Amino acid sequence: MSGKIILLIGGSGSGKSSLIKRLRHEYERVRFIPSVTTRPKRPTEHDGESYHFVDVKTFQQLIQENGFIEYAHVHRAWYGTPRQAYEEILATDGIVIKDIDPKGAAAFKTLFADQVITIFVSVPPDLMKERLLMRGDTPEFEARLVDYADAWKDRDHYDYMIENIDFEQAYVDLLGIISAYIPGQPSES
Ligand SMILES: Nc1ncnc2c1ncn2[C@@H]1O[C@H](COP(=O)(O)OP(=O)(O)OP(=O)(O)O)[C@@H](O)[C@H]1O
Ligand SMILES: Nc1nc2c(ncn2[C@@H]2O[C@H](COP(=O)(O)O)[C@@H](O)[C@H]2O)c(=O)[nH]1
Repeated sequence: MSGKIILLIGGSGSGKSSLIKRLRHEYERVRFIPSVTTRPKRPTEHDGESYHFVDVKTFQQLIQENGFIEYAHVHRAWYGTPRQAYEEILATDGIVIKDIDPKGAAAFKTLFADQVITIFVSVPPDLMKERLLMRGDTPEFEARLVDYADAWKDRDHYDYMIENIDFEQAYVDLLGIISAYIPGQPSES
């Protein structure tokens, strides 16, 4: 296998999904495979775009069928990386980006070693709070702040770190790290 996996780790609201969205828009060769989750869908989300939304029974069945590369309980729900779609990309020289919790990132490193590049996205806690409230994450808000405090302690475990205060700067920093792995030019759209 020769593909690359870029993993973004960091607090809820640090901007991982927004960075991924911008990158996918500009570089069509960068693939994103939606994870499977038992979390309730947000009003702005559509099934199959950011995630495949399933109930706990379906998630358990996928575990039984060895359908995940890794899975973890994060905040208050289950999240899993679909095995088949990833293995197809990695068998070629494809590049895939995803956001993931620290346990998931560790599992990827164990399984795929040098194919994996880990990037910690940091955010000052006051901005994180502001962004989560704006997104409407009120019920699970505290759990997400505690999880970020834990993730922050292990920030040195990752290959790179970027700070997302100014979004444009964070995006430029992300590109600076990964552009060497992206084949071809940005898409024209
Ligand atoms: N630099 C920024 N300045 C202002 N708002 C931002 C910035 N980056 C992201 N946001 C906003 O913050 C909110 C959370 O961002 P996003 O969903 O990308 O975070 P995330 O790290 O993927 O969170 P989660 O891990 O919970 O999925 C979104 O509404 C997004 O538009
Ligand atoms: N271990 C995994 N963690 C994942 C996966 N997909 C997303 N995540 C992480 O879960 C939280 C919550 O995300 P949200 O979209 O519900 O706010 C975040 O830290 C993600 O990075 C996965 O497949 N495996």
